[in-house]
Amino acid sequence: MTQPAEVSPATVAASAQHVTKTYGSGDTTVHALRDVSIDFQSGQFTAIMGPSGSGKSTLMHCLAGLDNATSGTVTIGDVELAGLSDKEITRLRRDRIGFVFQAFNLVPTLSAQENITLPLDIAGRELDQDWFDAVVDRLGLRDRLTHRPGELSGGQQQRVACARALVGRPDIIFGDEPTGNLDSRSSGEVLSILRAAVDEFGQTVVIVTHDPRAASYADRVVFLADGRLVHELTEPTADDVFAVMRGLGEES
Ligand SMILES: Nc1ncnc2c1ncn2[C@@H]1O[C@H](COP(=O)(O)OP(=O)(O)OP(=O)(O)O)[C@@H](O)[C@H]1O
Repeated sequence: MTQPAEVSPATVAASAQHVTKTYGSGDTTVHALRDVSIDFQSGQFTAIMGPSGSGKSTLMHCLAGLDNATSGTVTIGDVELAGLSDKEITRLRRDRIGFVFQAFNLVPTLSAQENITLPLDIAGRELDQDWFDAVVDRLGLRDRLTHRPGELSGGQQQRVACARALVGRPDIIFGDEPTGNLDSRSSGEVLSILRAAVDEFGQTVVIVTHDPRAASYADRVVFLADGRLVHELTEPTADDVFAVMRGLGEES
């Protein structure tokens, strides 16, 4: 018998529920995250903002399985991280998560092409050549593939890092200040690429940033203060973001 058609709810790519993270103990305890609950929908671009020390990196690291929450639940897709062994977490990070860091983290002795395919090579996964070509052409890297990172500009290196994150078609791409080391033109290029990854490739992107202009590329901006989620904007302008940040006591 056929089931009645259901409107499927938007898929959640990553979720934190009642997550706390404390460092140290006794007098030196730091409450980096205090009961944070948030879902990241598939196919959305989210920016996490907040004053220095508000818990942004801690939240991203807990979501990406780079750090363990003290309590609460973190899921990537339908997988709860707490139940996984170190080996399973490593595999999940490798297969389902893409990373773009502030310090591009490319291997200096490998060409751009080798850097892009490295995670697939390590995982023993086959390269989808059509997808590789689509990503490389969209990111304007075709004529740079044989170059080593040292022969590329900062913006080009970060585009290689974006291609590396995209080529495995992860469930979610995390960016930790991905434009932190770039001038405004290169920042704009990288943010346009992350935007296109969502709009054209259906990816899910979550970045931590201090820059209201970078955050304005996102569909949604969430604000942390003192380890708590305190505010949220959808489709904001840089001015909207700036106003909230000023209210939280951070001059950008
Ligand atoms: N390994 C650690 N040991 C002890 N305290 C830590 C550790 N990592 C982070 N913290 C503390 O947890 C709090 C949140 O840090 P976190 O790095 O997440 O903030 P952030 O919002 O990303 O800051 P920033 O914008 O300056 O990078 C801070 O008070 C920080 O000092």
